[in-house]
Amino acid sequence: MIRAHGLTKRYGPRPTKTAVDGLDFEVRPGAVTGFLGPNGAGKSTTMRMLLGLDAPTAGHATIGGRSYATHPAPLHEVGALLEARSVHPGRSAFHHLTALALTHGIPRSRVEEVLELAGVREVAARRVKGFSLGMGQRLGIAAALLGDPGTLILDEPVNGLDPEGVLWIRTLLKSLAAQGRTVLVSSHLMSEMALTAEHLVIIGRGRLLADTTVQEFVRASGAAAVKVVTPEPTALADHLAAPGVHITSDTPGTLDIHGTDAEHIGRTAAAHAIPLYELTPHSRSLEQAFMDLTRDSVEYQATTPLTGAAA
Ligand SMILES: Nc1ncnc2c1ncn2[C@@H]1O[C@H](COP(=O)(O)OP(=O)(O)OP(=O)(O)O)[C@@H](O)[C@H]1O
Repeated sequence: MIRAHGLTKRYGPRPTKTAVDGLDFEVRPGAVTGFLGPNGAGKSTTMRMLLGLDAPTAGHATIGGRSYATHPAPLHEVGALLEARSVHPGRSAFHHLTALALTHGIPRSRVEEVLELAGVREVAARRVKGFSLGMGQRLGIAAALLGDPGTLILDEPVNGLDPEGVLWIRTLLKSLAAQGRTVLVSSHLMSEMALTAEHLVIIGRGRLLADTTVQEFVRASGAAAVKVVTPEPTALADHLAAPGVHITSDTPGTLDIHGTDAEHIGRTAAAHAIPLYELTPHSRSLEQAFMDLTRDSVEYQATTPLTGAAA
């Protein structure tokens, strides 16, 4: 369990910049918790304070009931991946992990295990300076897993990963949480977190904006609209009519259905032998809901349109 109590960080002499502003939240074991917010929201600063790398101006944070610094064997308790890489560029991945393992009393066999787990076994002998961003991320995750920790704190682990890497990390994080670990993972991508996390902590300008389940966020955002293309739109709409179900149509033969899910629509259509040419849940509005929630706290906004630059 991770706990933040009134966690606050101000930078600079004067004027001071409040990066994190009185944050209170808990991260429970057994589920992936997504830590979301726009650029500059304070995610990295918060994670650094959880890990004792930045001293809070006010408030405090605990992991497993005590501050990170007071854990006798932190690598066995907490695995972390932060944005800044702290790997000696001349070392190979294998040497980096072995050095880390030896200084923490971790057997060499565990190095082999995490190299395999993170998909970097093939490149283990290569110097880290030749690594792509994605390979660097995988190595960072391998290092985080080295001590088989009960808590993982990962800052933007998806950064630089290709689609296969993104799928790999999604599966890995879910399985680590399913083993009963506490997993906190930051991202600025709502769509990715919706697929990976069960719980969300959303911040903007250092303040807590939402602390909720993904299911509740999806429900509240009205993201459950489903697009249906059918030659019998009227009949389908009649069969689906129920309190809370709202159906609109912009194009003949196409329905946008709110208030029920694709499974129910598919079953209803099948039960009445209504052909469906398309059945697509919309997820765009989820990103939109996140943007709506964080709009007032976006720090870096484009001031000029990005289109038409080639004219
Ligand atoms: N060492 C520092 N000195 C001064 N200001 C800082 C420092 N570190 C961070 N900040 C400021 O604190 C705010 C929060 O930054 P932080 O990196 O924690 O946000 P973030 O949510 O992780 O952003 P991103 O998604 O862009 O990584 C930003 O305005 C940033 O400019």
